[in-house]
Amino acid sequence: MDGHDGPASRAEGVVPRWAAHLAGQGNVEVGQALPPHSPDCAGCGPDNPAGLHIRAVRTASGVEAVHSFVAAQVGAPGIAHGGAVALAFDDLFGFSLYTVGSLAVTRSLAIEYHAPFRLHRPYTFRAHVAKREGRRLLLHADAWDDAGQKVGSAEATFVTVGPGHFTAGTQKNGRSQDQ
Ligand SMILES: CCCCCCCCCC(=O)SCCNC(=O)CCNC(=O)[C@H](O)C(C)(C)COP(=O)(O)OP(=O)(O)OC[C@H]1O[C@@H](n2cnc3c(N)ncnc32)[C@H](O)[C@@H]1OP(=O)(O)O
Repeated sequence: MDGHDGPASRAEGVVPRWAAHLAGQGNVEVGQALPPHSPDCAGCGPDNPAGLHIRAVRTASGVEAVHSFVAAQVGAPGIAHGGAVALAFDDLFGFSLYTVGSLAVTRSLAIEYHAPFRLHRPYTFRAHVAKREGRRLLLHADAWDDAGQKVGSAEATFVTVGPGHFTAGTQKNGRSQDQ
């Protein structure tokens, strides 16, 4: 790292690009792939060798991703770690921000594990913003296996922030004008 590649520096590059993507969310058509939150995002970043590499598309009501967990995400033998599943849900919620055009971050996340997520099986995750209350976005997601059984559900509260939230030391929580 040479001092120009630290977290704050990388955030300065990534956040405006992401904010622009969000602002143009009306241009993202149903079925179109959505850009990752950052190249190194643990959920969807293509450059993160330890990441899940989730690829999400926009749907009529929210976002969707088909994802298979691999050995790097194992917990009990043959079963994805619950934290890895939570990461997948949280990342899908991050993609849901496209449908409302707001920068926001996870404040709370609750997962229901109805059945094990087995490695190397495709799971379909769908997420949407259920409600907006001021700065609070209330989100819901479900995941199904390839036999159509629902194996997981999640609820989250996201809170909107300004771009400064992602740049360390700029301002407390980076509140934006619309908050
Ligand atoms: C460019 C990249 C974009 C990335 C997109 C997302 C990527 C994937 C998702 C993530 O991984 S995000 C990373 C994990 N999350 C964090 O690091 C967030 C850490 N928490 C914070 O930074 C602050 O707590 C936060 C900015 C979320 C809120 O702090 P604030 O001081 O700005 O707000 P405050 O605590 O006053 O709460 C704001 C509102 O939310 C409400 N609230 C807070 N927690 C709540 C809760 N748990 N349930 C319901 N409402 C809640 C709170 O009552 C209040 O309502 P009102 O505006 O009506 O007064």
